[in-house]
Amino acid sequence: MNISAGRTGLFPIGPTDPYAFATGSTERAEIAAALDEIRNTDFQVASNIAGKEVRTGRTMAIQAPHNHSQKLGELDLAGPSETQAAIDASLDAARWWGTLPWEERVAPFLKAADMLEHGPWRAKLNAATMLELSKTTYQADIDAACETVDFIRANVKNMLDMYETQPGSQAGAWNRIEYRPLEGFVFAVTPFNFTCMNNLAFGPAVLGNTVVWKPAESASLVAHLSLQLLREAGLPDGVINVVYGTGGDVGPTALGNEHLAAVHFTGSTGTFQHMWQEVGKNVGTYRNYPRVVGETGGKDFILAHPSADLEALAVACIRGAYEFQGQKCSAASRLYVPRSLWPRLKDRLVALTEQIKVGDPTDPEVYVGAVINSRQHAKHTEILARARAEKAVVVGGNTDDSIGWFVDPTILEVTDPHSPLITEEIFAPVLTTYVYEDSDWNDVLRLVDTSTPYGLTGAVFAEDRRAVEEADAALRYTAGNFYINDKPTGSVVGQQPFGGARASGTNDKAGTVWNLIRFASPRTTKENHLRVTDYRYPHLEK
Ligand SMILES: NC(=O)c1ccc[n+]([C@@H]2O[C@H](COP(=O)([O-])OP(=O)(O)OC[C@H]3O[C@@H](n4cnc5c(N)ncnc54)[C@H](O)[C@@H]3O)[C@@H](O)[C@H]2O)c1
Ligand SMILES: N[C@@H](CCC=O)C(=O)O
Repeated sequence: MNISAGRTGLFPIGPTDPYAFATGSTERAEIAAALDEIRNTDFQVASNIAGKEVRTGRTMAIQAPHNHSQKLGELDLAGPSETQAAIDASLDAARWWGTLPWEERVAPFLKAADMLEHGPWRAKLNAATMLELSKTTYQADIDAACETVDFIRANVKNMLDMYETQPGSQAGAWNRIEYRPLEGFVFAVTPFNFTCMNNLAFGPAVLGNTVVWKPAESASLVAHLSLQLLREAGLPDGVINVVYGTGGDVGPTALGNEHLAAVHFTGSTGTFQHMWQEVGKNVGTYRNYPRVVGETGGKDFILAHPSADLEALAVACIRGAYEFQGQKCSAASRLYVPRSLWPRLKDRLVALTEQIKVGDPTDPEVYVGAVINSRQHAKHTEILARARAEKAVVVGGNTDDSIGWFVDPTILEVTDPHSPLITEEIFAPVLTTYVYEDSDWNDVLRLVDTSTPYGLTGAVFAEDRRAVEEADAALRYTAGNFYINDKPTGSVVGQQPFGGARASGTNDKAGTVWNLIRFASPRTTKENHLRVTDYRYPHLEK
């Protein structure tokens, strides 16, 4: 039983520092070599069920978004019968994985974290992330290496903290709580934009759950390598079973299975709502009520007060909106600026945007790579055509798909604060501005709060403390991650627990004990130490 397991104190739990990748550094040379290795490998990625590769022969190309003629390999697509096999493998492994002493379960995870932080795996997973997701070296290192490592170690620490949380006991009895894994399998569904979303499968498994993991098709190579790392570190077969396939091919079988214990999802709001509806329709057929945990979309804001530091504000807009092509759920995508600041801020944003190099992110000079696939690119192209027609473009506004799926870093300005350009998630390097009258500060607070359905991240820029306080109070539910004088992106595991409410998710905060507990089914045991021999209440006792 996992009770009051105590702490090991043996592993570091602070955030992992990203490398600087300075010219001439060892890490720069290692990443160059790893990029070559990945480019020269023809990856044949297939579902992994009970430790065995399973193929259907239905394939799609794995492409580099910034150079779509560059094939990294092929992805074999699973369907309903492979999904069923993955469920069966998970249920088989559940019989023994969750009963192992916790030390045995966490050992492969902690080993994988060390192998990733300190060994050749760091350059390898970073390079795959750069090529498959089109991230710059720095963005890839923060995501694939640092966050994956930090999530793994945080899960272990959080699990031990949870085990230590025990009920009180009075003399005569001993009460205890066992944090059982859920009964059944966890269905982990991950988006394309972060390699470290492997945490959605890893976290529940640390706790003793077994998992069917469905990664996004556009992030299949990084998922494949994440699992390979864990298997090399000793993860037994069957604990995490990966099925690559479309949502339509995999989702209904998993969501319709009576042993579904939890959905652990990150992705768009629409997909999550659909999955929740499916779970709702099937209620009554499940053995347990499935836990539904999901982090979803955002329309994240930067709100500038007239007292804002203009240069800090401009840099936050650029980094918040353009890093990784704006494809972070936390990306700054709506900006509210007072009229008194806008002319100077606009000039600065235009100047900075024009300096930005767009292209192949393996070139160290490049700041903005390509968006993930042709479908997203077509959507962005249509949105920007509309913006051009509405004369909303301040800078940028074009797209090009001749070599890669590129979208210009773009600043838009709208006069209607309810325009879809400033209320709907775009997921591209596009920041839409609304200029308010300085005297309308209170109105703009209400507007920021009410004009989108989301509640993920947001930032206020103000030097005036009263304004900070007013924004803090008025926007209490507008962001699950609220920033003061900082960009709304770049949360660090264990430092800024991440997640939002409203249409942005269930706000269970990835990397915390609050998330982990959703994948535990506590059992209370009372053990009586005294013999009770009389049924009567004390006032009737002779
Ligand atoms: N809040 C957060 O923490 C967070 C983090 C990262 C990304 N996101 C959000 O993710 C989105 C971008 O990712 P995406 O484009 O990969 O999202 P998406 O919703 O298109 O896909 C997410 C995953 O769901 C799968 N899926 C789709 N339909 C399904 C179905 N019927 N059954 C089962 N699985 C199904 C997809 O194949 C993919 O694996 C953005 O909206 C972004 O804001 C949120
Ligand atoms: N943790 C990341 C967001 C993940 C969503 O895509 C950030 O805070 O920028």
